[in-house]
Amino acid sequence: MASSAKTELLCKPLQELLIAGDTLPEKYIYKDSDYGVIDSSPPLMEIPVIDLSLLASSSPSGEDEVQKLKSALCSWGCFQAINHGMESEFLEKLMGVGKEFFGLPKEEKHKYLRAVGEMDGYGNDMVLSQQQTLDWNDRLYLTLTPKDQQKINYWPKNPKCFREILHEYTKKLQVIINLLLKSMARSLKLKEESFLKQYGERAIMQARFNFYPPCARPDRVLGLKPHSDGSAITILLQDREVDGLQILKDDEQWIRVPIIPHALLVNVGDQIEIMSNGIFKSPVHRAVTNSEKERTTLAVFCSPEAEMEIGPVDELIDEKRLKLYKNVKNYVDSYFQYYQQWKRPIDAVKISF
Ligand SMILES: O=C(O)CCC(=O)C(=O)O
Ligand SMILES: [Fe+2]
Repeated sequence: MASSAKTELLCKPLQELLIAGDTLPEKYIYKDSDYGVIDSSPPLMEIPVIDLSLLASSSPSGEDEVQKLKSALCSWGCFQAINHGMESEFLEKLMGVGKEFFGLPKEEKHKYLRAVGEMDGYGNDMVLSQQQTLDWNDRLYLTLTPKDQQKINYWPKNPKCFREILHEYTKKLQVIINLLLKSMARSLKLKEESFLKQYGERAIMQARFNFYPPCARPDRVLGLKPHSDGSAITILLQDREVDGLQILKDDEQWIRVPIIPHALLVNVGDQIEIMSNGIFKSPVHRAVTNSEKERTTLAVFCSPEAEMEIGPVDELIDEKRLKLYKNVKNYVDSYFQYYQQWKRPIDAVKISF
């Protein structure tokens, strides 16, 4: 989610390694010491569904929905957002341009290849050590906001409408994020602006198109290692046909997240866990692969503006609920170093008593 201070080792996109040979590249195989066998099909469980059109209304059913939101974020840290105001055709088109991009010839995709030490661009996992087990995933990473931080040269010109549709999605998501941050504050009986104030005017939005090729041994690789997001809020558009996202429920059981076509999967990231003084949970999740079908998803990470100091909201701290997290700045800067070591950066800002 941000550039790494450590030196990065070069590695080809996974798509190219797979063309080069049929065997499973060693670097991607999980050692038992890492993780053990990966269960790619644990139980499928419904997760809460929230109607965003109700959240926006001041009617009694709006208030009920706000309470449902609170309960979803306290127990799951995520929910499926429906009635979000985006047409299904629009979302189809958006996912369509993402899929089309990964399907382009290598030479075309190489025009957007991520440079060493950078985040934006097409490529694979950032490799920080020879020992690192790699994720079975290629991605196209693009900064969406603030606008002056966009690296437009990495935005594909092919498919033709890629840039336009991603700009449009950004604008629509900004409205949704605003609504969510206000509703989250309302649900905790805080002033509506409580979280927005810490989010700032120049919030950072980063898109990550994830492409997971099929894998002959889904029990030996992970699409994405277990992690919680370093964002404030993440909005995930899932593949409409192929599942693969799993959430660690109550710190003990992996469950499969069902697909609701055209719903947005919203999850709290670490920074809202911090701002809410631990009331809202930033869920640990991972992505698994399967042996038959490729899978494409689009995650947008929404984080407070750079240099904004964030911390637990004052009204959520008292003698019964002590301040659980330190105030921090640039939280996402160290994210990847923790991620690659299977650690959670949020543990480093917890206050121990
Ligand atoms: O692709 C998915 O299902 C999950 C993506 C994700 O967790 C991420 O990009 O941080
Ligand atoms: Fe994630």
